[in-house]
Amino acid sequence: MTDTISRNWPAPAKLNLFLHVNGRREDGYHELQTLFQFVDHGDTMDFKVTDKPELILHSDMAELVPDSDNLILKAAKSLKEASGYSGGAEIWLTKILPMGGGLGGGSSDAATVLVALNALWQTGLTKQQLAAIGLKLGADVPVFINGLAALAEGVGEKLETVTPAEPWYLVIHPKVHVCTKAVFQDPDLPRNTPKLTLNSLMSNPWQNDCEKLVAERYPQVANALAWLIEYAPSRMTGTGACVFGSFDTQQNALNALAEMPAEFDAFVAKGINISPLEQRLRQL
Ligand SMILES: C[C@@](CO)(OP(=O)(O)O)[C@H](O)COP(=O)(O)OP(=O)(O)OC[C@H]1O[C@@H](n2ccc(N)nc2=O)[C@H](O)[C@@H]1O
Ligand SMILES: Nc1ncnc2c1ncn2[C@@H]1O[C@H](COP(=O)(O)OP(=O)(O)O)[C@@H](O)[C@H]1O
Repeated sequence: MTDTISRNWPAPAKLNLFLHVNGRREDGYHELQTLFQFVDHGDTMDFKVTDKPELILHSDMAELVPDSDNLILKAAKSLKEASGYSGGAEIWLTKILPMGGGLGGGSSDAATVLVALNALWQTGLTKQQLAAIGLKLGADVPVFINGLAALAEGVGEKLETVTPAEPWYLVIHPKVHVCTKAVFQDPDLPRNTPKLTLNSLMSNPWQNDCEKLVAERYPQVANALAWLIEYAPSRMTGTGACVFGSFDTQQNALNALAEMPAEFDAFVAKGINISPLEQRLRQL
């Protein structure tokens, strides 16, 4: 394996099709019910297994996120420690996803590192073991490791596989960074949505409990939603800043994109219930 580069491991974005805040725990974290679906758009990574123990990241992210904070290196280090693997890896990242956009790019990168290196190092950890390591890096890492659309509960660690419709999405990034921690610390965040059963969650109208607050604090998010809602049913993902509209066809989503004001960034992608990472693993 050494010196061979294993290329194009996908780290897809996720959308929170709904996000309910059910309460606040004693440790300050919030109990959530949220529906995760993947899209066929995201970062990619190449890996080289090395005999030397070093973990090296090649990316253009270092100015924004120092290596010591990068979830990619943290994930690789955690797997090395948990498995006792003696070698190392070089990792090349192609960063596509905006950071702090509610698309889960950092968590997805971490999940792909855990899954890919577990395969390439042949360390043999189960998905459950990888998810437990991943949860320490971020609340959304387990769903990316599991690779299947899911209702998540707790702080994101309890997953139930679901198969929602797979429409096309126009995902808009309003070019503003929303801090997840600040949203959850905001006194005006509603925290009292009752916990519902899976059946009622799937059949009731979908909402994001963070959306109103974030739209009030960030006019760019409000503007993006106000524009998109004229074209399609639309919501915010996660704690923002990205918003997404659902379309029946790729062409309809592209038609809306063609009319979008230049103040936003955007992409069109397909909703998928089996993540590209999981699809790749199934082909190994
Ligand atoms: C709420 C979600 C939904 O997908 O938002 P996005 O980050 O995707 O927008 C995620 O679960 C976020 O996951 P992640 O971004 O990994 O959050 P973390 O780093 O674990 O937490 C950042 C901070 O948000 C707060 N936090 C996070 C998750 C949670 N269930 N309750 C919280 O109160 C905590 O103050 C924590 O310090
Ligand atoms: N590989 C990574 N990719 C993106 N963000 C990272 C990465 N490593 C660490 N981070 C940190 O995690 C934060 C959240 O990133 P991201 O997951 O993209 O946002 P969100 O949770 O809103 O979807 C970033 O602002 C950045 O400081």
